Amino acid sequence: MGGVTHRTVALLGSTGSIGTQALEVMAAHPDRFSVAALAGGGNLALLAQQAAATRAPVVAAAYGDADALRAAIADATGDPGYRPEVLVGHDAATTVAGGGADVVLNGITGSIGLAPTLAALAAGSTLALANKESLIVGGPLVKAAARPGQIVPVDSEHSAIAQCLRGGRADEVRRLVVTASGGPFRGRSRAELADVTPAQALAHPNFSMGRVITTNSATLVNKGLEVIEAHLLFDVPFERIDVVVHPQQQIHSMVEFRDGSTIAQLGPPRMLVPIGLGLSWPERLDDVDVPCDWSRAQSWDFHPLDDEAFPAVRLARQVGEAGGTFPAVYNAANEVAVDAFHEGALSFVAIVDTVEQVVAAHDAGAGDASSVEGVLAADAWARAAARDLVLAAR
Ligand SMILES: NC(=O)C1=CN([C@@H]2O[C@H](COP(=O)(O)OP(=O)(O)OC[C@H]3O[C@@H](n4cnc5c(N)ncnc54)[C@H](OP(=O)(O)O)[C@@H]3O)[C@@H](O)[C@H]2O)C=CC1
Ligand SMILES: CC(=O)[C@@H](O)[C@H](O)COP(=O)(O)O
Ligand SMILES: [Mn+2]
Repeated sequence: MGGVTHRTVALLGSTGSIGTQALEVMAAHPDRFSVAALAGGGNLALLAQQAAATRAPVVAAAYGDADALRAAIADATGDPGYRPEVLVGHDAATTVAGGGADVVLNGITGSIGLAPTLAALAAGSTLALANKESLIVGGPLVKAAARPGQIVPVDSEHSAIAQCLRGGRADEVRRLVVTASGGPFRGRSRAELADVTPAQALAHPNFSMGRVITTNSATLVNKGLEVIEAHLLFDVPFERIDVVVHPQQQIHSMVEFRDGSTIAQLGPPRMLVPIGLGLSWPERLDDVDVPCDWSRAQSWDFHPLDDEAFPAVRLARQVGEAGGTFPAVYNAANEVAVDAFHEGALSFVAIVDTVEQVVAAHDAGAGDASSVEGVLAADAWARAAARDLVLAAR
């Protein structure tokens, strides 16, 4: 047994892929965790069930009606003695994030996660960060708001790198090697991507995740975001962060050291361990997942990235190097383009083409990355620019 003390957890995005798996991990370790608050989006039925199961003292939703949520919770629990505080509205997750839980797990999708990330850091909570977008768009602002060690990465690649670096020294690191599945369209040329459908893009080879990240895995935008995330979390320059395609995703990422040694972190392609570590860091919980089965013959493959068919990582490196509001623009344009692709208004390859055009149109001098308002203004500008391109493509 590890020496993890009991922690209260505020779970943002509790009804999503990360959120529901976090509740599984917590339910398996009831002596280690209790739910301080749940925050969801619009799935009030699932949120009410989660509230009833965890007896969360605070339950928040971004959309819907507070009375409807209270009624759903009453239905789900059947116990009139359980009457949680209910919050509904755009800022509800941010209020929850700032509530002072020991750990805030941010499992919201998109740059709307920025305000909750900053609220959790300001409240002094440990931030278990799945919502990579908030770090990428907030960049130096988010880093400046965090004390050393306050952000614990939940993204599997970054959890892997953090595990490889445990007890190590930053000056021993030569390179980070971020692994990528390559997505469902791995091996296709750009021409062969022309007609792919949203349903095909959502068929991730290994992980069951939310719609945006799954689409981003197919375009490789997810890997682009993860290169910027790695740069920000581990202070390694972009030219020393590599991406390698590893379709089996058993190696979650690696760190190469200056003496030529490489440490890799391995495990089945599931999120339970990164989530468990996010909640319990620096301790490990017992039996969070099953390890790799070495009694079974298996082959693991590695391929270079095809930047011609999948230019998203190359573009992410450019916006990461440019800094300022460029990463926020890249992310916001992508969020709009992904929605448009699922609405049938953009082709698959036009997602990254749109991002590239919006980035190219962004005026470096116009963006102010030193304030939340400046970042949000760049985000809003990029969304409007991307929407104009989507309309022009119809
Ligand atoms: N899923 C995974 O395995 C991984 C995910 N990540 C990252 O984790 C984050 C979450 O991903 P994932 O769980 O897949 O996404 P999902 O789409 O499955 O879940 C998103 C969650 O956010 C909630 N939500 C939406 N809007 C708001 C809002 N305004 N306030 C509060 N909650 C809101 C949704 O609620 P509702 O459904 O009720 O509307 C849902 O609970 C993303 O940043 C992703 O990149 C990183 C690595 C792996
Ligand atoms: C599980 C996780 O961390 C996802 O971000 C995953 O990495 C997606 O894999 P690819 O983006 O490599 O397809
Ligand atoms: Mn990842």
